[in-house]
Amino acid sequence: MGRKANWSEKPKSGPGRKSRKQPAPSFPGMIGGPGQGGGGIAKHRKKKQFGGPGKKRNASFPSLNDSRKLKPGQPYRKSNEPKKAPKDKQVTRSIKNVSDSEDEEENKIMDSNSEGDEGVSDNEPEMDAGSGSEEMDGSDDEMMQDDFSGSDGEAPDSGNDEDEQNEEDGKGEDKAGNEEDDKLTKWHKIANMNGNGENDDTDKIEFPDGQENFDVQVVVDRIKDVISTLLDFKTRREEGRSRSEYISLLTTDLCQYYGYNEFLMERVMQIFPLGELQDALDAGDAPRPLTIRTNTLKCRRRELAQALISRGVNLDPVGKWSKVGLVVYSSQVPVGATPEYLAGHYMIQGAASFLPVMALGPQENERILDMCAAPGGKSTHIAALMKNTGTLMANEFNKDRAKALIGNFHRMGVKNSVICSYDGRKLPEVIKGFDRVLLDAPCSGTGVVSKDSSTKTQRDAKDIQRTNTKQKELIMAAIDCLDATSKTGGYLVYSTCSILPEENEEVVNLALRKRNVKLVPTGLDFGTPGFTKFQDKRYHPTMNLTRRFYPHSHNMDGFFVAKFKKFSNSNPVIKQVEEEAESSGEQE
Ligand SMILES: C[S@@+](CC[C@H](N)C(=O)[O-])C[C@H]1O[C@@H](n2cnc3c(N)ncnc32)[C@H](O)[C@@H]1O
Repeated sequence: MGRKANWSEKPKSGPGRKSRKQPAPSFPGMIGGPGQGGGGIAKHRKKKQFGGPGKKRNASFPSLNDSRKLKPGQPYRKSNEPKKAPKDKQVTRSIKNVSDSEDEEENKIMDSNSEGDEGVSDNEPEMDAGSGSEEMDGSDDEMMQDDFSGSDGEAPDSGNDEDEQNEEDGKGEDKAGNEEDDKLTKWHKIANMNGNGENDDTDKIEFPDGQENFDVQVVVDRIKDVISTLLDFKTRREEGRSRSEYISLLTTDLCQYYGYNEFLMERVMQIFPLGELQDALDAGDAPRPLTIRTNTLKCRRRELAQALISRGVNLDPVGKWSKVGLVVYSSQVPVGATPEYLAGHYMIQGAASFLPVMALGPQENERILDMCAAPGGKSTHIAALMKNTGTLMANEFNKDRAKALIGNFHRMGVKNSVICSYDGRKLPEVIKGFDRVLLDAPCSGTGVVSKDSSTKTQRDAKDIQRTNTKQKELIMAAIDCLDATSKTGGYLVYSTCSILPEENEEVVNLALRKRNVKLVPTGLDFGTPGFTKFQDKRYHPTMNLTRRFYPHSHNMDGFFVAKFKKFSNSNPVIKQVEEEAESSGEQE
């Protein structure tokens, strides 16, 4: 350590911004690097993070830096002692940690119901693949207001005046929610105690009248005060002020401070409980740890770690949950341009991208379809788990991005594949009968705002609706490509790097209603259950088998993974249409 990495050498640029083969590496501690939006406010956030030096009142908020030193998958909330920045001498430990036995096991692919393995790939959300976004008029696409009941996996209700009434009645929130809120309220109260154990925070919240100049510190303090008030509304509210007034003030302040548009901030506020909100927003902005996946078609993780360590890369195994991942803490060489990289010994990809392939559990000699494959992080991982046997069909609609796919397949030594460029929605008309299908769908990228901060301002309701429609069309096609009678599979994994229920649970829910599929466990050891309830929507109770991943909880990109088993090749929608046609024919 001590010497700085040389980042002047840029990785080769691909055919376009979105089809870059690999993003410029960014290290866990590299604050303010590319992709870090927010300008002056962002700088202020880094300097005066709520947990940073300054006012005593702010000292209770966890510092972002804590999470950056954790390995992906490791929840920082559970650790009071964040991992120390690795020193050079820890490198010896790193090599020991990358044990032979792990390497021996790494190609053992678990069976689909007990899966577990590595993963891969670049996580660019890529909403539209230059598809022209043609809207299909298929009946499958209608927006469903599903009416399943379910109790767990519920997203927090947004506070409103109705909630206020419920609070007073002692109703309206589940027990777990109350316990969590109690804990948080206590936490906030403790944070506001002065040295004598007295409550220090008696400031009245100034509601802005629109005339004052913008002052970051004022906004920071007010965010904290409003959250504290909302968490203990009965005692802290100003008389005559409603909960919705506070929420609206908080929304405006958070938008200003974190650089989101109102639409997306409101969504984020609906997804995370109030006491978790700032952690979620802070962690969402911070770059995630740089992780790489060993390409087991070409080398073992231990050998790779050894080779990189000898080049001055300070690394560790990514965690017990993966046999092929390495987390890079620092490097004296550009990780995207080492001889090992160029020889295809590893892929640079976010840890969250390992998960969908782990859930898919590819087997040797199967027929597997990756419906939206470029730039190929997950596809090359699938090929590695198949040990280059069977057939992998890697499809990518955007021809420019397909070039990056071809490049990565060559570099990584993938030989069992066919690369094609269809609109995934039309694939069932071309080819079917796959044992497994991965649909890593184009999405809003709301789980990866640290990589592209423009997401925070550019997504709106229309945009999400359009993406949602396309995702629903793609998932129906993905299921139609699967063979329910496959001896080894019949599985579909649907994933996105979005945290929005519209792109996740809602899409999965429609598939459950319109096709002969059921949800099965993903086999992933961590992650929080998908929502069975969100706002006024109710999703299928088995939605709790899906998994959500968040930067602040799991130290990886925001991600969603669902795994389906197809149990019949008959298509209920087509069958229904045929039956209706038949019965109307009989009547005539
Ligand atoms: C999230 S990215 C996939 C990332 C990839 N799985 C990986 O791990 O490297 C989604 C991809 O879907 C592609 N895409 C968008 N619409 C498509 C469609 N109708 N058919 C097939 N691919 C599409 C986009 O061009 C983009 O490359």
